[in-house]
Amino acid sequence: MYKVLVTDSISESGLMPLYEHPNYEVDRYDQLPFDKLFSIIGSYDALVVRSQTNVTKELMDHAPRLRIIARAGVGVDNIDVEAATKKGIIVINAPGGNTVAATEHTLAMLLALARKIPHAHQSTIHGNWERKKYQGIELYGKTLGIIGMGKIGTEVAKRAKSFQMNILGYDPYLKEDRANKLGITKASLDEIAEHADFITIHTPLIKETKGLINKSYIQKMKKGARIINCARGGIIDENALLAGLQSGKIAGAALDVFEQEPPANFTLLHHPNVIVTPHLGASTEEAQEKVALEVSAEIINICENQTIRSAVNMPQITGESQARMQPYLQIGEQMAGIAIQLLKTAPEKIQISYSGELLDEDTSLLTRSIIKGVLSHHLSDSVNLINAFHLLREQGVPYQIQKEASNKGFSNYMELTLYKNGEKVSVAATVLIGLGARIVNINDYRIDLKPEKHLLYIKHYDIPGMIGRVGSILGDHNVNIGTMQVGRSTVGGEAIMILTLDKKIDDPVDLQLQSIQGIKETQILELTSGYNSLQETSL
Ligand SMILES: NC(=O)C1=CN([C@@H]2O[C@H](COP(=O)(O)OP(=O)(O)OC[C@H]3O[C@@H](n4cnc5c(N)ncnc54)[C@H](O)[C@@H]3O)[C@@H](O)[C@H]2O)C=CC1
Ligand SMILES: O=C(O)CCC(=O)C(=O)O
Repeated sequence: MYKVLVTDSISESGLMPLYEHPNYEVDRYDQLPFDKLFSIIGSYDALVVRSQTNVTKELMDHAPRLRIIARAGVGVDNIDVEAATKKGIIVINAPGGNTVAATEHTLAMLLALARKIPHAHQSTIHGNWERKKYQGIELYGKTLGIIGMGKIGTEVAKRAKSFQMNILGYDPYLKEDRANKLGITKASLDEIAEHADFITIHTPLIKETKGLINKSYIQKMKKGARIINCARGGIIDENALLAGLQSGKIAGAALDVFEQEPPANFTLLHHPNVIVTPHLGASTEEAQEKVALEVSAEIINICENQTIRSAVNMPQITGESQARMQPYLQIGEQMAGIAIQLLKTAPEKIQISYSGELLDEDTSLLTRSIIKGVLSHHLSDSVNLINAFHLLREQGVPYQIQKEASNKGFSNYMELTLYKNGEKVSVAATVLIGLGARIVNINDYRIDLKPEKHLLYIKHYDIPGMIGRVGSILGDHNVNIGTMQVGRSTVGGEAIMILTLDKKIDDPVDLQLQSIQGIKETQILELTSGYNSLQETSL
């Protein structure tokens, strides 16, 4: 049974998949004081929030069971994603569920600002009839500058075009051909400042966007321009905005988001040319249901051992690519499990090379899987796909990824080499179409091994009778051999033997094997069961 804690006001119908699933127990609180949250979080596997609950490192320190933090919305700035990553907690969000709601709210703000609707409403209900005072301006023929041409910025552009506005878009990822297709003009930030009558912001709040609209940017803006922020507080410097409004440089501002929420300083909010809403961009019945359904489905998806479709702190790869990579993830982790056991200690350097078909694949998840396989031998359950790189950095182990042209005769090929004190261990694997995954090379010996849980690795001299002697000792101890692979460098020279066994052999059997003349070394290897990398990150 997975325990899910829901804080903030999340749509009931959107949580229905969790309520109705027999494996989930859901506790929900709309407003949970911090001390209460800290005292109960320890017993939950997943936490679902909107933007109100601050999910801090301290909160996570009180949450040993927590494996998923779900944000029913887009922005995750109320979640310490870095702390979650270090702890191996998956952070998910609902990236598309509230796009339409936030877009429509932006357009509502645009129109309300142009026609002074909120102030006119207030005046009229108080018995005034101030038709001259509340004369507005038209959108028709005006220039709208959109900063941030992601999901919401793009939808705003499409709708603003129907008002016959000229649209300038700025986004580091906006390409000329996409701008052309949308019927907008790709522009720089300065071009937007110079030409826009209205500017609307749709970026995340990140280092580069904090204070993006500041005193110097406002100085560059067209006199009488109006500005809308339905993205994140802090992208506009509120003091600079207030100064701009007071000087008349800025004719109006519509704000849904604030540096501090709820705001404590009302000077800006009380300015006669400012209209505000209390972070309502995503607040429609439809959007709230959609984002809650999205995160509920993803929690179930992760917990029921399917793949992670998208996580904020994992590389984003498409479902199609993830499906293609699935067999590689498993063999990659098994390859790492064999290599680290053969090295017998922690590595001081890791090298991974990919070739053949893997040259065209997104191998970011595979690399995580391999690193996880290496680290989990010493760090066990504390390592998962989320925190693998962080833990590697913490251990101070450098790693190198190579993409190599030579595929060593396989259509796809990956090799892991671990280094320590001048020694190295290398293990290579491939996925054979129709036959499955195989370990195909260990320390330059060619083999063909389908990994199993119990393995026995033997280094020996290539002399007659070796296979029979090993087989009979194991048989005498009732140990069944699944498969046996032998690889040799030269006839009569050094060789390796690797066996899959139905059960673990104990030390006396191992000692007996070591006493066989011609055997240099034996090693009992164990691969943890399952080895499905994605499953390992689930609860
Ligand atoms: N007021 C509300 O209730 C809501 C607010 N939001 C916020 O709206 C914002 C946009 O959301 P989406 O469009 O869904 O996100 P998105 O990720 O689809 O788009 C963000 C875009 O910003 C661009 N960007 C990043 N840095 C930039 C920079 N320095 N200059 C210009 N562009 C930059 C990115 O390239 C990306 O295209 C986010 O901050 C989100 O949290 C989203 C939904 C509701
Ligand atoms: O949950 C909310 O209402 C806030 C939505 C939001 O700001 C976001 O999704 O980024």
